[in-house]
Amino acid sequence: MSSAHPSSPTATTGPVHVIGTGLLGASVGLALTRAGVAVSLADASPSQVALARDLGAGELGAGEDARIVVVAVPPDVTADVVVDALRAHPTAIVTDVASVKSVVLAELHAAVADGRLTPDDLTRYVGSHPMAGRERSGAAAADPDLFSGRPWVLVPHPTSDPGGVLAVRTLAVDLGGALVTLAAQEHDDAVAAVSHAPQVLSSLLAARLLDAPEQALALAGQGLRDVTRIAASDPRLWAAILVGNAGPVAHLLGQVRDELAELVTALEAAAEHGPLTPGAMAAASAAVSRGNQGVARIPGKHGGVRRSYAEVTVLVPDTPGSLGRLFAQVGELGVNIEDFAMEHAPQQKVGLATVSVLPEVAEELEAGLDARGWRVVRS
Ligand SMILES: NC(=O)c1ccc[n+]([C@@H]2O[C@H](COP(=O)([O-])OP(=O)(O)OC[C@H]3O[C@@H](n4cnc5c(N)ncnc54)[C@H](O)[C@@H]3O)[C@@H](O)[C@H]2O)c1
Ligand SMILES: O=C(O)C(=O)C[C@]1(C(=O)O)C=C[C@@H](O)C=C1
Repeated sequence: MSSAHPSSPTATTGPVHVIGTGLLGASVGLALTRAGVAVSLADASPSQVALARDLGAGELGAGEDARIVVVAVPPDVTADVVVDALRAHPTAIVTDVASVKSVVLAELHAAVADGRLTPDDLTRYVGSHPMAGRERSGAAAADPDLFSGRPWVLVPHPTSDPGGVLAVRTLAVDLGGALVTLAAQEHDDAVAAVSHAPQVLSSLLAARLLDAPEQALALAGQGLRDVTRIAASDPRLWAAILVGNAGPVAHLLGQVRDELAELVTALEAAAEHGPLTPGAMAAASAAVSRGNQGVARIPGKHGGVRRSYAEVTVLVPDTPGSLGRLFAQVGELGVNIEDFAMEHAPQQKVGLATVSVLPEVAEELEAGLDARGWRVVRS
């Protein structure tokens, strides 16, 4: 598993000032502090900034001597905070991590037009967006390894200062990000497909569970958990993201609506006239097959081509230390865990632990775990 090494060399020249010390800002602060870069922290919420400081993300302060300012506040207030930061730190490079980029850039151009910023000020702004996060908000969920091995999109605008672009590139690399450079609209179209529409669909699907009877919920397995993890995301943050990227998200959801309408029509016909009604199987199969083709296009670990791993599933007692023992013994058998998932059977004192490993070692691992007394589940 990859993680930034605490002692890997750091090229970022601090001090760095982080404004907004929730999940993203505190994670940036933790990673930079661990790498020895001086970090000052500010937030509209005194309790959030105190928590980030207590967790080790940096020191409280206004960042007067900052060379780089990282704005990590919700998208709807990002442009205003960037404007204030460009004015308050007249020699610093200012970047933001908001999930939407065109709307922020448009507001910054408006600030130049109405005199709040000079065109020179704007050259010190370089947009960015780490494609890393989680469904929880706030500093308590922060993680210095959040960005390790994840795409980090740089969104310079036509007048961004090259030195500033280099500084933000360096920061992103120091935090473990894999750099991608896109124009603002290219970025927004891309994240509509890979992040924003998926969030909406996960939320809408999870909302259907509101009316589901308890006995149905008790049957919930990994499939439901896989598609609803992000339904636990913060509604305030996501409402701002969705309206901030309204056009591309509406376009994609319109396409989903049309495909869904076709499938619903076919299934209604099957419900009325029987499963073998002409066209029903074809429509159902096309929906799933097109999904197969789409999911196969998602790049695998470290951004490379998706690789097929073999899965080894083991029954693990729900007791302290069991999982640790399993991991240790997989290591003793000389096998690297490429990925891991845990499924809990409802109301049972066991879980199903699935480790993904290189196909060539799977059989040997199963035999080794058998020999060590684990109950290997073979499908
Ligand atoms: N959550 C994710 O998975 C994720 C991933 C990548 C990028 N982002 C982007 O990062 C940004 C921050 O998201 P987050 O998940 O860290 O949210 P968060 O809610 O955890 O943190 C946001 C912080 O900003 C502070 N804040 C709000 N308005 C402020 C203001 N005007 N001045 C100073 N501080 C202010 C809040 O008090 C809060 O502590 C957002 O723009 C989001 O789009 C989020
Ligand atoms: O993994 C998650 O929980 C996320 O929601 C992360 C995620 C994403 O969709 O990939 C969410 C929003 C961000 O702007 C970037 C990353």
